[in-house]
Parts: sequence; C-alpha cells; structure tokens
Amino acid sequence: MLRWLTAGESHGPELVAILEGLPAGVPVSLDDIRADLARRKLGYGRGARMKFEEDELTISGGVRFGETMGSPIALRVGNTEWPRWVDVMSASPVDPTTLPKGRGAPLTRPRPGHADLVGMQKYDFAEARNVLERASARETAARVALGAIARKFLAELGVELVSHTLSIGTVRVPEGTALPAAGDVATLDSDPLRCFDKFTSDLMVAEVDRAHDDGDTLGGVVEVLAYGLPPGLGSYVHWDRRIDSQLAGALMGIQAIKGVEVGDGFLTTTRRGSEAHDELFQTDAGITRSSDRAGGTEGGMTTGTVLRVRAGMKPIATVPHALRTVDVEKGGPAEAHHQRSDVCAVPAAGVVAEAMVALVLANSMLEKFGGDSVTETRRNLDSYVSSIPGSLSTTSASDPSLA
Ligand SMILES: Cc1cc2nc3c(=O)[nH]c(=O)nc-3n(C[C@H](O)[C@H](O)[C@H](O)COP(=O)(O)O)c2cc1C
Ligand SMILES: C=C(O[C@@H]1CC(C(=O)O)=C[C@@H](OP(=O)(O)O)[C@H]1O)C(=O)O
Repeated sequence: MLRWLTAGESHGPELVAILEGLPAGVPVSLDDIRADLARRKLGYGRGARMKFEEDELTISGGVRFGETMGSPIALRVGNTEWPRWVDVMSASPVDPTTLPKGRGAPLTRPRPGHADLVGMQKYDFAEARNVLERASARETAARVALGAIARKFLAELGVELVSHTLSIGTVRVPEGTALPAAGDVATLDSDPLRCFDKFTSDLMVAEVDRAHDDGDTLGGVVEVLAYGLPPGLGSYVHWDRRIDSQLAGALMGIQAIKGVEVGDGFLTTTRRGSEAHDELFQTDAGITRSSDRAGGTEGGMTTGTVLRVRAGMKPIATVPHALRTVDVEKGGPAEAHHQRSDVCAVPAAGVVAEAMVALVLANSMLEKFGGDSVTETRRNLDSYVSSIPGSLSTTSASDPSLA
C-alpha cells in the first residue's frame, strides 16, 4: 500500500512530502520531478506569483544513485519567496505590533468561496492568515512532486498519463475532438491553456482575457487519461475498493474541484441503455469493445481500455472585483480582501489531477501486484496479464474521442 502526506504553508519556507510504500528500483531524478513542477506553473491566466516564485526541489530520502531504495521517499519544495515572509510566517512568537506597517495586518474580511470564514470558525482564529496559508493550492506543488514519482513507477509498468483542458468557463472543446495520446504531453504544454484543440484554445485565451479585464475569474473542466492499464485494478467487492471511488476522492481532494466524472459521466445519464454502454465483440485477437463511453472502468475495476476521468473546477474565489463580505472584527459589510490571484488555474489543476490519478493507480498496482522491487511488480503484472485470455486486445475497437 502507498501512503503519502504533505505539510507546509503557502508562504512558509518550504513544502515537505513523504511517499511510503514504493518498491525499489524505480528510476527517479530531480529533473523528472522538476519537469512536472514546471508544468504545474503553466497555463494562461495564472497570477504574478507564478512568474517570480521558484520551486526549489530537494530529495532528502529514499532515492540513491537515481533509483528508489524501497524506503520512504522524502521531498522538500523550497519557496524562494520565503525571505520576504520570514517575519509574517515566523515559527517563533512575534509581537505583531513590531512588524513594519502593513506586514501581517489581520485578514478580517473573509473571501466568499475560499476557506477563510469557516476555517476561522472551526479553528478559533480571529483572522484568516492561518487558514489561507494551508488551504492555498500552493500545497499542490508537493502533491505534483509525489505524483511525478508515482508516474515513474507506472511508466515502468507500461502506463502513461496525460491531461488536457476540456473547458474554460462556457468555452468547450467540440464533441468528437480526438483525445490526446500519451506522448502528446509536450504538444499540450506548448499550448497556452493545455487544450488539445487549437481553435478552442484561442477562444479560451480570449475568455480569460475578458474575465481579467472585468476583474473576474474563471473555472473549467480538465480530463486525465491513463494509457496501458491492465484490466482488474480496484474491485467490485467493497465500496472503498472501487477504483471510481478512489479516483473521485483523490480528485475531489484538490482545492476548488467540485465535480468528477468517469468516462462520459453525466452525459451517460441522458442516454438510453442501448446507447450508453460499450458492447463486447469476439475477434480473432480476443475480446474488444465497440466504444469507450464508460471511460475505462466497469464494476469499480479498470477494464484495460484507456481510463478517462474529468474534474470540474469552480472559478477562483479571490475575485479582483471584490465580493461582498463581512468584516469580522469591526462587524458590518465589507469587501473581501484581495491582493492578487489567478484569473484561471484550470490547466494547472489538470497537472495536479494527473498527479492524484497517478498516485491512486500506483497504489492500485501495488495492491494487486505487490513487489518490493519494481522488477517483481512487473513480473507479477506480466504473469497476470498473460493468464487472461484475449487480455492484450481489450482496448477499444474505435479511436477514443470526446463524447
Ligand atoms: C492550481 C490551483 C490554483 C489556485 N489558485 C487560486 C488563487 O490564486 N486564488 C484563489 O482564491 N483560489 C485559488 N485556488 C482555489 C483555492 O485554493 C480553493 O478554492 C480554496 O482552497 C477553497 O477550497 P474549495 O474551493 O475546495 O472550497 C487554486 C486552486 C488550484 C487547484
Ligand atoms: C502559490 C500558488 O498558488 C496560489 C494558490 C492560491 C490559493 O488561494 O489557492 C492563491 C494564490 O496565492 P497568493 O494568494 O499568495 O497570491 C496562488 O498563487 C501555487 O500554485 O504555487
């Protein structure tokens, strides 16, 4: 079983992360993790902070000479902006009146849609700093770093992941657009919104510009695809072993994600049964499916076809054209506090979603195939796959495309 934890605040010295349970022998380099951290910063519409803040990555345990050792992997993602926050985020007691004017001023005008107000009520804080520091999606840098390692493990087992933007606000990729293939990561990352359809991507950029000009923010939908999975990860035998349940939980655990779909998701609910499922056919090569509507899971298990999951992100809560709120110190109406923020962080959420899916799939692989070394995991996987009649041809008969 894989376990992972993150700690650290948005403006603290660093984020730290631990991944426990990964077999030995997985090739991991600083550059692999850095590449995914860099991808998380991409996407048109992110705020100024993405430009000046660097992720300073250190591997402090679990990897030697470029390979995992089977021991817990410990990572640090240092924050180059820390010198500017040493006083406000000091771990030692500080008298706030000694801080320069404006530094550490109490945040008493909670932002609707962010964690500010309920966090203050729940943890008995008089202002929102302690809440937003941890609620902030800065933490997703740590998860992406962990996901990069899970992804390397999956690659050793022949599994590759890719994510793309399906919609920004009301601008959607047209139905029937071909899905990105595993190797399309570089093409996607050179696109300002990581949208596979160039025409739609330009419309999305214009949508972000409009929101920015209006002092507003946007959400959207991302999709993660995983190629090369075997049938049978997850299980129908118990609710918490269903792969759909684990994927949904992991994706909903990302800040601002408010909905998850597997395969054609809610669209499937509008179809008749005769048009909703993927029919099975016997061919010389084995059993194939006529379509790929289910998104690669049936009965809480992977089918062996491409896995397709979507996550819907709400618009950023820190709206420049500030929302109405209450000043909890003075009482009475006020405008929510706002300094800067992303206009749209949907493409970044896609990279985070990839990381979460990678961690869930890596865990499922280990649950089913075990292994203290990746060679052992692969041997067990190969033996299982070769024991299933027709298993190598369970991929969809048709090219997957957007429903
Ligand atoms: C990659 C990413 C970047 C984000 N950037 C911002 C931001 O700049 N400003 C903001 O208010 N919320 C941002 N959010 C969303 C908040 O972190 C989130 O809305 C908040 O923690 C409250 O949680 P909830 O939306 O799940 O209720 C971002 C989320 C993600 C995934
Ligand atoms: C720092 C990151 O994202 C931050 C996530 C975030 C939020 O409220 O979630 C708010 C913004 O930070 P600030 O309020 O300091 O401008 C984003 O920049 C990051 O992704 O690395």
